[in-house]
Amino acid sequence: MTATAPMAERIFDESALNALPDGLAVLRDGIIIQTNLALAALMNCPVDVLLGREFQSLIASDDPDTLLMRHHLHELGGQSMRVRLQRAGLPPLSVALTLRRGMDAPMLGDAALTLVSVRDVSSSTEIERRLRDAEQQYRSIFENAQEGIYQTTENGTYINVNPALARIYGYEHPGHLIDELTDIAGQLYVDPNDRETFKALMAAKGVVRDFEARIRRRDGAVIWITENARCVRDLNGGIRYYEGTVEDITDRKQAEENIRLLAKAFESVAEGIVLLDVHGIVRAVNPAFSAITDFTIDELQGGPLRLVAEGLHEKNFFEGALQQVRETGHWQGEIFCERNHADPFPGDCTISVVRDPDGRMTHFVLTLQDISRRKQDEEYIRFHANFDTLTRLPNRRLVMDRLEQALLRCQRTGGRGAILFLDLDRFKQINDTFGHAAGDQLLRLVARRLKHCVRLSDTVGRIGGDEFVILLPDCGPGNIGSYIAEKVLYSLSEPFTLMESEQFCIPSIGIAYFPDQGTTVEDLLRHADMAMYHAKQGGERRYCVFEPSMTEHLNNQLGIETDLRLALARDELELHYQPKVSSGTLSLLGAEALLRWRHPVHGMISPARFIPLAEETGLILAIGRWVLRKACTDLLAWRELGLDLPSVSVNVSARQFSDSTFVPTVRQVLEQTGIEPHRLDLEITESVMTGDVERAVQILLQLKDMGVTLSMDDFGTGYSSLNYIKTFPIDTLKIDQTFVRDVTGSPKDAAIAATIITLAMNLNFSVVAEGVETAEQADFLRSRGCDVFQGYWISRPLPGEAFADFVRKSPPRA
Ligand SMILES: Nc1nc2c(ncn2[C@@H]2O[C@H](COP(=O)(O)O[C@H]3[C@@H](O)[C@H](n4cnc5c(=O)[nH]c(N)nc54)O[C@@H]3COP(=O)(O)O)[C@@H](O)[C@H]2O)c(=O)[nH]1
Repeated sequence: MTATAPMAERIFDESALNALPDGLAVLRDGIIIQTNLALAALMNCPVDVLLGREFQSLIASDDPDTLLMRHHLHELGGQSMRVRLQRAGLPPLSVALTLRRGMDAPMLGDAALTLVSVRDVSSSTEIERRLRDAEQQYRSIFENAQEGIYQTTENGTYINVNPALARIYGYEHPGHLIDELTDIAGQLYVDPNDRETFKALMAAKGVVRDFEARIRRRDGAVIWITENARCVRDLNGGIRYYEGTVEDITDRKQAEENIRLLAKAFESVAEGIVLLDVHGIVRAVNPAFSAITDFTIDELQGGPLRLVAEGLHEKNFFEGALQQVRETGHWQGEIFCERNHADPFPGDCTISVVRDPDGRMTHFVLTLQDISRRKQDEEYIRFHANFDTLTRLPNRRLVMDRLEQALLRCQRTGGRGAILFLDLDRFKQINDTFGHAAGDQLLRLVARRLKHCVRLSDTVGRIGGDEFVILLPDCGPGNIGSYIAEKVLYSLSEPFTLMESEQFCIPSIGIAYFPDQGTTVEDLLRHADMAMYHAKQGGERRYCVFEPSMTEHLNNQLGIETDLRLALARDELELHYQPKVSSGTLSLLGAEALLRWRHPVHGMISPARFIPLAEETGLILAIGRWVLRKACTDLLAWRELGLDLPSVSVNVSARQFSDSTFVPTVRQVLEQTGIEPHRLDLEITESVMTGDVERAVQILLQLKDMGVTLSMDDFGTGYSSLNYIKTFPIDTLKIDQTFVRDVTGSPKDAAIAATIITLAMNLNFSVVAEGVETAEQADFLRSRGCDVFQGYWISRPLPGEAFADFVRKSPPRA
């Protein structure tokens, strides 16, 4: 078959054309003028159909290159292109066209001709298309991957990176990363050694798996990454490049770190923690819980929780708590917890629910704190806020509170109560003499006795150093206050054993009833205090019920105290002297110096009134020194007047006696006045011996060593043990005037006076009877052997001038 059309030209030998494997067409001005069988076969038509047709018309109209071909065919000499041919009855066919224009192809010999060779490339184009598709898919993955992907050269320079890697490392665009990140070790790795490790792993195995490192992002932030990489080699085994993926694992690392810290906290926290499943079975226990409860972790784990101490809570207490957690998500409370082989302890416990991400309850977490110490502290604080630690009695605060409550109750019910204010006179002396331990012991013993005097519903409190209060919240209409006061006085009159010696304390009690004698706590206490003060003024071991007139009396007392402080400076004190005479001859043996206070407003004030005040305020020390000096200087002055007074007696109070300056003061006065020591007689009372007896004896011995004489005043009224008397270095016993007063009327007083005289004689003491007012008294005393009389029968105490006259007139001594 020829391949030429009727008007065809034969440019090439037909048989040669038909022998060609590829299709071929010769065009003149784009019209096919000669073709071959191969092209006809490709087009699925006879050769004749092709001749005379425009070559462009063979190209499929949806092929983008068709347009190009159509418009620029004449310009495409020497070029190859791929197009699809529109075939008859068959799908378009991909072919490669190669065009050679006549002007470029001398074998055509005509510039208007174009030679088009057509090769079927349909099979190779499919592969390429697939490759292209695959490449696009990979590129899409590369571009959109969340992991960073990279390729680097052998020396680590980035060749290709995806947007994710740029993002991870903090670059806006992959190109920026490639341009800017030139030194991976220096710029990327927080620890450059990581890079070295990475390289070493890669060199050793050609692959690196899950390599974690800290990376410094472009903005300086440090993140954690994990990297997987491998070496890609060519056919000869040479390194072509490296490729790898990078993942930002900062969040995971943080989570891991948090878990690690939580685990550490669980292990090391002081609070006990238990994880329970929803059935209450222990799934995890921390060491603190084990330490608190003394159960080992093995003993606790896997079973129901051993927490609540048996018998100290209601049955099913813990189940109830768990039920509340199920309903509300939380429970908190104090539990008496079980401790292994030990006493239960109070614990502060919380239980909370743990849920999974879907909100399902999966566990309970229980925390436990041992609050024994806190409870003790609270108890300690509560106790110290309300109780006196020494005596364990309610303190002022609690007493005030209870009094307040009692007052309110009485106001409501119309009832009646009483408050007793109690003060211990000898407490300070005992404290000073024996030390604080003895003082404390005395207070404890007093507290114990006081508690035995009242009912449990009453309150005994300590509100100050030696001040106690008894509150009788409901004492009815009678004189229960007085009854209790008497009980207390009786109870405290028994000696106390302190430091292996028997001591006495001297209480005074004031009573105020409420609501009649006060409707406020303050008024009641003040009134009871005033009554106590009044009792003290009346003598030892007394009680007084408050009376309104006491207010005025107290005001007076307060005024006197202020004035007494000024009395010495204002020269308002003076000494009167009362003679002591021989019972046989009535000759003058001495005189007792008795203090007087000539008050500018109140006139002469008795020492019985101001000496206790002076003792209480400590003024007695200065006053005592003045008396001592004045008595000695008066004796010297009389001697200069030719009046011979053998001896002068000076009263020494207990407070004075126990003061460390007393002995040196006596010595100084003797030295400074120059009187012979035996002319000074010191009158002490038995009360100085109820303190530290050994110390008292020491002081008396020091005084004796100086040469002064010592008299025991008011003998018989105190509590001194006869046992001590024999050890005391005294010279004289003075029979108290209370025994002398009725010595002729009362057989008992007579017996006592006689006994004292006999005792004195037997112990080789001289004996003075004081308060001798009558001749009958004198006769009786004389008949019993009393040596010396003192009293109004001889003379009242006389001021200096009058006493000098008395001395002048006295019968001479034998
Ligand atoms: N520490 C000091 N105490 C002193 C001092 N001066 C006195 N006193 C003590 O004061 C108390 C009261 O003394 P006073 O009011 O002076 O009474 C004394 C005499 O006046 C009184 N007396 C003497 N004779 C009689 C009498 O026949 N009848 C009677 N009813 N009273 C009389 O007795 C008091 C003397 O007591 P005494 O001292 O116990 O010998 C009194 O306790 C004084 O001790 C001082 O300077 N320091």
